[in-house]
Amino acid sequence: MLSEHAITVRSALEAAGLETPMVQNGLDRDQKYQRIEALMSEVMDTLGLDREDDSLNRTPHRIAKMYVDEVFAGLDYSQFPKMSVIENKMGVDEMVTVGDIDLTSTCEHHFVTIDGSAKVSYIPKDKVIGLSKINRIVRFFAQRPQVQERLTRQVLVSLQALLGTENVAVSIRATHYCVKARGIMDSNSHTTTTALGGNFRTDPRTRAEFLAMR
Ligand SMILES: Nc1nc2c(ncn2[C@@H]2O[C@H](COP(=O)(O)OP(=O)(O)OP(=O)(O)O)[C@@H](O)[C@H]2O)c(=O)[nH]1
Ligand SMILES: [Zn+2]
Repeated sequence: MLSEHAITVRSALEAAGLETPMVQNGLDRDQKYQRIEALMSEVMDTLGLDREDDSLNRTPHRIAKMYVDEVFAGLDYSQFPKMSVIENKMGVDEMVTVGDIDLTSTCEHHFVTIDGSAKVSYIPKDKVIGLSKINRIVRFFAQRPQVQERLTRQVLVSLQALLGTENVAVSIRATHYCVKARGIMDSNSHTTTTALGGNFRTDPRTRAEFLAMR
């Protein structure tokens, strides 16, 4: 059973063409565990690793657990965090910003880490959201195979749908380990992506205030 908020978010992403590309394979959690464990055993055998070794023998199981329950848990909307969205009785009409949100995700091209932080602002209309829920939404979408641009927009559109306003802005700055630890091996570069809605897009002062904020 999905929560009402999970359904709202999923519908908004589908309508915006921003849902992570997925197919329904009908596998339940235990079946995913078993299959990934078996396939990772094959990967290790293929690499010539000794799975009898006491340090290696539970690695296929650990990876299955890590994919299903941890780093890719956000593929499952039943894991969407419980939201507290309340009426804006206080009449807040100024920008609310949560900065320095820890973000660890996984690059969908190489399945290695994306390590960074996010900043999210919104200007309340009829609703305000519990602050920690913003962090939790970032975490939920980070727990998928991602490209940073999609992750940024998924957070934007989810909050717009939950808060009933276009006035949301998201910025993510991250280091991609597929750039740092392999390939070009650049350990200094980082990537910033921004997704702006409503006034953040149309009003240069609102945009500048958001971008300048830590
Ligand atoms: N736009 C975007 N690209 C990403 C992201 N994460 C990784 N990439 C890039 O995806 C690209 C995949 O390119 P390919 O040429 O197919 O893969 P590759 O041969 O492993 O590329 P190199 O990393 O250049 O060795 C690389 O340029 C990655 O840097 C992301 O979040 N957004
Ligand atoms: Zn990559």
